Amino acid sequence: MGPSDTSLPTLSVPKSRKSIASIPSPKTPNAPRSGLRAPSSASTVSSNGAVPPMPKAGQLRKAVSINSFPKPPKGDNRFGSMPSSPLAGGDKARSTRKPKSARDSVASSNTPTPTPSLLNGSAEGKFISSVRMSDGVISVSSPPHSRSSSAQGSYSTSATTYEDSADASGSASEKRASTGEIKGNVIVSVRVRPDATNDNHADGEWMVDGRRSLIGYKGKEGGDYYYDNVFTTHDNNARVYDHMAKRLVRRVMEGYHGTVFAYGQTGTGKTFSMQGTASSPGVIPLAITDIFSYIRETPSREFLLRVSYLEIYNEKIHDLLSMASAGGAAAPQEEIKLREDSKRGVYATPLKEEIVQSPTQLLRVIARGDQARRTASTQFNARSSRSHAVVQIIVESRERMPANPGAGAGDKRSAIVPGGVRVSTLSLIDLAGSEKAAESKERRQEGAHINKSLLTLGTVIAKLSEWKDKGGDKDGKHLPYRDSKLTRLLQGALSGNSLVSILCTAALGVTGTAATSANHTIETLNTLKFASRAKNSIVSHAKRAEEALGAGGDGAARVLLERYRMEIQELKKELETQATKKNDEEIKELIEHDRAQTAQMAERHEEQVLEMQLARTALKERIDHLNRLILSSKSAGVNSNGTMSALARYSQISLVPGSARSSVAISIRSPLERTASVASNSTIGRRSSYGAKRMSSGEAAEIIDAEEDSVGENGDGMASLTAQNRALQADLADKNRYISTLEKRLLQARRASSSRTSSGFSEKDAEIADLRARLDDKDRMLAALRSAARSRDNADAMTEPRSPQSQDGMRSAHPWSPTIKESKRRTKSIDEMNNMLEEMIQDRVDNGQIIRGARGSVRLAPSHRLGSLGEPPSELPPLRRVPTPIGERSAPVEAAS
Ligand SMILES: Nc1ncnc2c1ncn2[C@@H]1O[C@H](COP(=O)(O)OP(=O)(O)OP(=O)(O)O)[C@@H](O)[C@H]1O
Repeated sequence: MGPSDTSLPTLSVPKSRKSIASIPSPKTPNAPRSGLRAPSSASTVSSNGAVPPMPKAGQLRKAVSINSFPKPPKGDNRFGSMPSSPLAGGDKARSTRKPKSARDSVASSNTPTPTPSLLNGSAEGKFISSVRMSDGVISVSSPPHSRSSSAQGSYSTSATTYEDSADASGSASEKRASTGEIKGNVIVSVRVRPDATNDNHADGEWMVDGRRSLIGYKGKEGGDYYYDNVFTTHDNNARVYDHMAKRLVRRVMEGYHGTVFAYGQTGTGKTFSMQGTASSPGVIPLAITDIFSYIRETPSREFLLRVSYLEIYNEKIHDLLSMASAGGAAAPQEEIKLREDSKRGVYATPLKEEIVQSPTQLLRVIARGDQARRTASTQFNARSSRSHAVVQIIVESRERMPANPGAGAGDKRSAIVPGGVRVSTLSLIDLAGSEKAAESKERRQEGAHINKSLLTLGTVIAKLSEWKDKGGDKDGKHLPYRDSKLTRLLQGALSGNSLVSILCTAALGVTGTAATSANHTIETLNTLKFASRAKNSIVSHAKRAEEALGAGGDGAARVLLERYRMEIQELKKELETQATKKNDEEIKELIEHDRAQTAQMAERHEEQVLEMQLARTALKERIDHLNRLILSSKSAGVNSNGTMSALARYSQISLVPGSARSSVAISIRSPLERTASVASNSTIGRRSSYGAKRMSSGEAAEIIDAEEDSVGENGDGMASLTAQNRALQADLADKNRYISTLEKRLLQARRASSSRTSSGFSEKDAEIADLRARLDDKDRMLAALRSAARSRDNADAMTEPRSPQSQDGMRSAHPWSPTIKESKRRTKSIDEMNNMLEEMIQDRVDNGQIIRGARGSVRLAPSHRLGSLGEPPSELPPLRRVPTPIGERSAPVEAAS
């Protein structure tokens, strides 16, 4: 059966609550006027007559900047005690300014005895007659407390004085709180919003006493209603939050579940109180500020915050964080259902939860959800919420791990493994407003669902009150929680598992007809009755959330903080494993490298050993063989023919193996000495090649011949010729192998040395060419000198006295004339020669190749000496003066021998 869409549900009133029951609800909309005046067009006025401006509809959902929020108070000692409230920290009597608790006040107002009530007109001091709601003047109003002033020390309000548990150490409530359970009633507050218009107020029918937390109605079925807090039209959002939610938020941070919800007729200021505006932030943004302040002020714990945001619209749950924001296409959503579990209680699933790290981030998430929330214009509200909206902030917290587990060995805590995680939930609920008349079908349908769920909520609270009188209904079997999604979701809170603060909003003046006004009054009275019943019915026995320990259990698995811790541990382990693995790999690589090197070395070593063995075997065999030969040589006396004895030769050869052996020994040195070893090898190469050369150059054959001869001579039958031959062949093969090895080495050594000497050759070539040139010069000079000497000798011979024979002969043949002529010719040719030589010598002197001595001698300049090529005598003898005919003599000529 569909919900009724025609009438606003009237809350059932428990019989036992006389005074509440005695407040008559108007049966019909046409009931006699309760005295409420139709709201006038004038604005609501403040105590000084000023009318607080009504925010326009559009103002409501302005983006709220966290910077515009007031800073949370530092000291929390401003709160007084509030007995009987689960949110009260102290056990002291309430402020003297607050005469009674709400409960008492309701009770007292319910007593049939002359209870000061408007109903019976005996309002002895309870009702302040001077209050005139009609003109908006509220004579009893708490002075508006600014948040900043409230931040300074303690202050008391008209409703309650709180005292923070932290500062009331040792108090009874603190002791109780330490047990982890807080018992008491919920906090119920009523907020009266300023009238939009002021032309239809029932003159003097309503009395609002914020100081005494009292609302009185003097109309028909009127009465006095006391609550924990009554906020007048002058109280701002900050004050409302401070008094009805601040402590609860703190408790949530300490590990208790907490629920704050706003209940009231449409357009009475629920959303305004919960969300607020940019200039006057409401409960939600202020709670967020306090949550983060608490985290900042609690360095001993670490926190993780998750947030979800859902709405119940037409009895269906929608995830506001998964929905597309205004304008975007809505993604198809999985149906969200309510489930119950022993640890979590009733919860919606699947629901998106976002982890938030800053107030701004949290506000942004909520603002996104707000955008998706369904609102519509109604008769009483331009932007009416058409759904119940539930913001859930899940707080996970855990004792912070000591930074250095090793430090403070004496401190037990430092040795403790991280403590369990506490999970608590703060539910901030903005209910849709009850609504009687709706114009469109859609609005009517929405209204019907809203009204039905609110009716169920009223019924549950009424029944709670009944069962409380009967001794309780622990299982809640008799309570119709399941009749609506709202009550099902609120089951935990309503059954006392969480701390609850209810804000009921009301508007005392309304525009419209008398009927509308009457209806409005009825609704207002219903709201007040609901608040009274809630105050009396819901008894909280909220326990601090258990700490989920370790990895086991469903609770622990749900706890993100624990999951993250485990994940971090796992990742750390993985990191360590990877690091170890890497180290292992590096070590393996090194080992492999070493192994490869060792293998290489071993291979080389093996080669060398093999080589050495080969050489040794060959040499050994050879020595044996030679020994045999030596013996036979000795016996045969082969030295008699005067040639080099075989022994001598072999001993000469035997030097070679000896040197080879030693060199092989050198070649197996460690790789560190490789350079030296290479040098040694080259030496070996030279030596070996020398040996090999010597052996291969025919001497070996000679030796073999000698051997054969020796063997032949050794006719004593020591070895047969064939055996000798075989031995020699084997020996030859050995030698060949040995020679080839030595040749290889020689080749290597040559290659190495050729690269070293190639550069030196070019220099030497140039030097040789130079020397050759000089030598040529010298030769030419020598030739010239020789020919000059010859000419001189001839000349000398001619000047010597002739033999008588020759003189005679000359004289007889020719007298002086022909001889003189020839002499002259010769002298001339000598002079020419001398001149030529002189020129040549002068030329050399000029070039600096020759130095002329003091006595006319010449010698080569030191830089032009030929050195090893065979220099001419350093000093040439001075040229002898050649006798020339008088008058033809020229300069003396040097001559060299
Ligand atoms: N205490 C207040 N001071 C000033 N303006 C207020 C106050 N309370 C409500 N208003 C204004 O009244 C109008 C309606 O308020 P609001 O939307 O909060 O009502 P509501 O109870 O949430 O209505 P609904 O149930 O239809 O969503 C808004 O324009 C809001 O700004």
